[in-house]
Formats: sequence, structure tokens, C-alpha cells
Amino acid sequence: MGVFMSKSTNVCLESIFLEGLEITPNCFGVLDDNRTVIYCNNHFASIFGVTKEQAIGQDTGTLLRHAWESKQGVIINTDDFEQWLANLNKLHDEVALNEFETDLIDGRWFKMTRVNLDSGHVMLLGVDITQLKNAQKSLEEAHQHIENLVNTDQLTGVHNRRAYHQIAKQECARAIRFNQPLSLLVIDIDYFKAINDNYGHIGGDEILKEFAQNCDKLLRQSDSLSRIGGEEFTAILPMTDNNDARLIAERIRAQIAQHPFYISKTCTGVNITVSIGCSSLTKEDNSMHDLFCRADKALYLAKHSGRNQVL
Ligand SMILES: Nc1nc2c(ncn2[C@@H]2O[C@H](COP(=O)(O)OP(=O)(O)OP(=O)(O)O)[C@@H](O)[C@H]2O)c(=O)[nH]1
Repeated sequence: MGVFMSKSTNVCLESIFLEGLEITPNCFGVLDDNRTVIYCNNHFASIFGVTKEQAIGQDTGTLLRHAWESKQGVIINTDDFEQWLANLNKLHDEVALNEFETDLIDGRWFKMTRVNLDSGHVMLLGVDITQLKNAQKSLEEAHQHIENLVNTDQLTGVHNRRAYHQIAKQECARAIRFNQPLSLLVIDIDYFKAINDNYGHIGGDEILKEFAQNCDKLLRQSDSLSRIGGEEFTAILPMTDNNDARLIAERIRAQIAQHPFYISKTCTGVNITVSIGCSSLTKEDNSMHDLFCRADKALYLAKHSGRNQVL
């Protein structure tokens, strides 16, 4: 590196730059046209899990292989290192200037800028963005937590009415677009008022919780159980035609009817039944509302023709 002096102060700017580069949390390195490191600071060398003295004079392929084999420095997720390196070199040869983010095993993140200079040298500058990345991760986690809270029924832990509408919209659009079957169950606990009257509201809440958990276990992972009202639930069944939906509904009805529910305050076993209305997507349907209206009508009929049945 040439020495350049400030005319006004007669100070060697090179030594000031080099001192500054060692103190900064950012990384800096210069490669020659054979990708050999001719200058770097310690942060740059740490990308390869080596010291500055070890890095200078080595080509980046050797340094990256060391990082990959020793699991130090930059995280390289590949089983075929040679292919990975060939792809990287090809990309760097083709693009004169590129920016990318890289994460290290010690948790640091750098936003790297790589510039191919006219002289054939390559300059690499990495800004430490670890704090930014951590803040971004915390924000994403907080967002996910809030998202879960606003979409979850606090009593039963299944989806709430808000989530039901969102899922219904998505699933219905998908089923119509790809011409796939879709079914909906509207499930209502029979004579729930009597449970509240006999065991109090807390006892009723216990039943609701246990019912939701049991019902959820009887469904597939791709199905969505939601509590849309007091003792009223819906189950959205993607990729399920009417025959299968009725089998599933019947399985829920039968299992719930024979399941021993339990009220902890009075140590009482309780039996409950459910009535279920079932509907499936037809060519004439435009939205889940169409399915809901039919399933709700079927539920009404089930209630008025004796309860504990699927219609
Ligand atoms: N414990 C509890 N009860 C609730 C909750 N939300 C609604 N309820 C009660 O659920 C009962 C619903 O009663 P109804 O609509 O008359 O229906 P039902 O007694 O189940 O009768 P059918 O549906 O006709 O079989 C009411 O007593 C509500 O107060 C809740 O979050 N917890």
C-alpha cells in the first residue's frame, strides 16, 4: 500500500486509516487478482476463524475451506464445499459489485459489499449489523406473539372468530382456484345452558376447554378448529369432500358422546353431546359464507330433530 500524506498537517494518512480499521467493529479486506488476501483487519480474518496474520497471504478458497471444516467464522451450510465455492466464485466473477449478508457461528452478522476494482484487486467491506439483526429477530418474535394472541381463543386455545374468517377466506379461495374439495362443520354443544346452570360458569368453561382439545385431536393438522361463539365451533376441512366430512363429523359426535368430561370443583363426571351441521363446496359457491349458511341450517335441523346428530 502506498504512503500518502496530508499536505496541510503532514500526517501519514495511511497509518491513521490502518489504526482506524483495527478499532472499528466492521471488517475490511483487500484481495489480489488471485483472490489472495493482501490486507485485512482482524474482524475480516475472523470471518474465516483465523487471525489477521494467518489470513494475509492465503487465498479466500483456502480460508473458506478452513472455516467450513473447523466450523469457525462464517456459517457455510453445504455438504459439497467444492461445488459451493465454485458457485460463489462464479457469482463474484460475474458481478462487479455485490452486497450480501453473512452470519458467523459466534452470532455476529455482517452486511458485506464486494467490489471488483479495475486494477484486478477486490475490496471487501463488512458493516457489523448484529444489533440490527437481533432487533429484527425480537421484533419478528413479538409480532408472531401478537399475531397468535389476536387469533387465539384465550379460553380454549383454538382459533377464534377472527382467525376463522381469515382461514375461511384463504382456504375457500384456494379450493375454488385449484378446483379442490372443501368442507365445513359447524359444531354446537347440546344443552350447554344446563351445564352452566348445574356446574356454574367455571364448570362450563372447563367443559368448553376439554371439548376443544378433544375435538382438535380428532382433526388433521391441515384442518382448523375455531370457536366462533359461546359453545359454537367450526372445523374447516381442506381437501375433504362431503362423504369424508360426514365421516369426520360422525367420528367427533361419537367420541364426544362417550368421552367422560370432568368438572374439577365438584369432582363430577359429565357427559355431553354435540350437534353438527356439515356442508361442502359446490360449483355455485363464491365464499365460505355460502358453506356456513348451509351448515348452520343443517345444524338448526339437527338441533330440532333430537340433537346428538350430524346433518
Ligand atoms: N361457561 C361458559 N358459558 C358460555 C360461554 N359463552 C356462552 N355460554 C353459555 O352457553 C349457553 C348457550 O345456551 P343456548 O344458546 O340456550 O344453547 P344450549 O343450552 O346449548 O341449547 P342447544 O344449543 O339448543 O342445545 C348460554 O347459557 C351461555 O351463557 C362461555 O364462554 N363460557
